[in-house]
Amino acid sequence: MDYIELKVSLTPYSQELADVLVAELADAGFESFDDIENGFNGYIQENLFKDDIANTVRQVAQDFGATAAVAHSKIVSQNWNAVWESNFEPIVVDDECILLAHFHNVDKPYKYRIVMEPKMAFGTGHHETTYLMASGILKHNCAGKTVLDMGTGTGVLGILAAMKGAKEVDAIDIDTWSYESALENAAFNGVADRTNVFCGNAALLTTPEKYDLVLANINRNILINDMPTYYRSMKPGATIFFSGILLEDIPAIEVSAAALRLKKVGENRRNKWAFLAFEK
Ligand SMILES: C[S@@+](CC[C@H](N)C(=O)[O-])C[C@H]1O[C@@H](n2cnc3c(N)ncnc32)[C@H](O)[C@@H]1O
Repeated sequence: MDYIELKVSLTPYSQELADVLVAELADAGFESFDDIENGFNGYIQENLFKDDIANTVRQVAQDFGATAAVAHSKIVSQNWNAVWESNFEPIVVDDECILLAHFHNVDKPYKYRIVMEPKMAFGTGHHETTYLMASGILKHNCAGKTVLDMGTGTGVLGILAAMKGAKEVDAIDIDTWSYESALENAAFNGVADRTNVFCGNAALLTTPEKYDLVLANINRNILINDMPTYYRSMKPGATIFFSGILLEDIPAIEVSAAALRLKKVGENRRNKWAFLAFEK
């Protein structure tokens, strides 16, 4: 799947305006954001991109007494490796787990060491949400559990759950590059025997009450839309972790979860990103 990168530069720059624009773009379906000098880059699936978003960005900036320079370009799948490699830094989660690429040299031993092969372009904007999800998994008892990793990306969260003793992990991603990446990474990290990787979306969740733990780090709109399907796939008493949520979108996720009678059992925050945990 191809993505559009929207580059937004603000004059004068203000964090408050950048935060408002990021929230606006997340509502419009943008999945991730990278900070750049005086602005940010946003990433959206090409089929969801609408040209007129640039006018919305300019108008919001004008309302703040600022000017926004907006440009967009297509990121073709073949270029993703190079972009990903140039951005990606190792992530150490709670001093217990390190997520790194094969080209990083880190000698320090960690309890969980996950080596990822770069296949995704827009990894850096996800570092906070990946971190929050990994931190939640580290605190959770995964032993003997059946786990769903929805929007698996590189496969990192499912791999960590498997390393922590999960009996079986179903890892699903809508994007074919992510699917291939998750397959490779599960094998490379020695958990392929417990991991089933699928390319698709929530429509693949046809078995009710299958999972003890659901991991869903995607974005607000998809999480809200697909939450009833995730819910059906959870066993009674199962746990669901959400991220990919901006702080201001916490109430919207909570309302959708409450409508399903999911009980909130955890929350964590990192910069502008949130992690929420619920039980069925
Ligand atoms: C924020 S990334 C998360 C990657 C990884 N789980 C992590 O935590 O680092 C979101 C992933 O969800 C995938 N995705 C987007 N829409 C989806 C959908 N409707 N169903 C399944 N996966 C989806 C994207 O392709 C992307 O790989």
